[in-house]
Amino acid sequence: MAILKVNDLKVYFPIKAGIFNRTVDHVKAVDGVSFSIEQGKTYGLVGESGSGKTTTGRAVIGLESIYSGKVMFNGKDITNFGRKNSALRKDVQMIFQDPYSSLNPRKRILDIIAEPLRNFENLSMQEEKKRVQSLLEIVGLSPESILKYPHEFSGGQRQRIGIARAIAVRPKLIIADEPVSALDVSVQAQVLNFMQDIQKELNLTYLFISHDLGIVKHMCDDIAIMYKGRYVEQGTTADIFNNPQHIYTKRLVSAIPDINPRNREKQYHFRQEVQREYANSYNDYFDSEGLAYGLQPISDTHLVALPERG
Ligand SMILES: Nc1ncnc2c1ncn2[C@@H]1O[C@H](COP(=O)(O)OP(=O)(O)OP(=O)(O)O)[C@@H](O)[C@H]1O
Repeated sequence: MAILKVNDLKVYFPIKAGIFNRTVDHVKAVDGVSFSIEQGKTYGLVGESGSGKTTTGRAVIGLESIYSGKVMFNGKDITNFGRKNSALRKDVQMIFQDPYSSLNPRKRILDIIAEPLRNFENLSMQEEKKRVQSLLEIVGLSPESILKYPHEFSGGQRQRIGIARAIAVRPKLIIADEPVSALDVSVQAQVLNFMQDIQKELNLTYLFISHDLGIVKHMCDDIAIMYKGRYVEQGTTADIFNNPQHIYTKRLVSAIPDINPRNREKQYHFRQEVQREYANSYNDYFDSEGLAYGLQPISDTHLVALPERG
């Protein structure tokens, strides 16, 4: 069953000007996005900076007001009711990008993780302490950490604390907005694998937001590629990577370096082919429908250097 259904979602931000601060135009941050996520699955939203990924996630959870469209969670219409709906506040949690700024530096770990518990469950101090300690154990930190402060932990550990806080009230859906992009590459894999482990254990559903197609490939069952508030393409992870249809997706996919040296030759040819198609069909793909409006070709710095042949 689909736990989350989003239908033709639009989120517009007003642009104001003049001495009367009148609305003169809108930024169409999200402009007609539809998707659904099955329980226990991971759905990836990928796109460049400014493509509307974060706004989509925030609108689902009720942190941005929706211009039009519909959001259904567990069969209930939650459009624009997000944060006022206490059941939803419990069932849908968010993990943020920056583990340095998303934890209050003046609070102890006990209070940080217990915060959602205090909103939704009536636990005694003893029960609360026990629950927080067991959450810390689940995320691989020692139970003694409850008395420490965020600055005493590394980035990866802080993100684990953020995850412990998110799972404290046993949510059904977690919106993970660039959960590892502020972390060292060596720590990223640890946190991602850990997110997959707890997903299985707790039957969690993820809406996973990232600009990194490589990470999304590792994490997601289905993927949507966003550009300027709209979908360019969506499909299963296998479809997107093995058979991308849109030239924009092809360019993104062809830019991911293949670590298997045996595939390098194939990738080299794929990239050449994509470059040719891109040059020949730019107008066909991008000159109509607003999607194309103002599109700049992806800069060449986005494409990694070709491996040496031979
Ligand atoms: N509160 C706001 N007021 C006005 N415009 C906004 C607001 N929030 C976002 N935008 C605009 O909406 C568009 C989409 O932003 P959004 O943050 O969703 O993109 P993103 O794909 O998540 O990018 P990033 O990865 O950089 O966060 C951008 O053009 C952004 O400038």
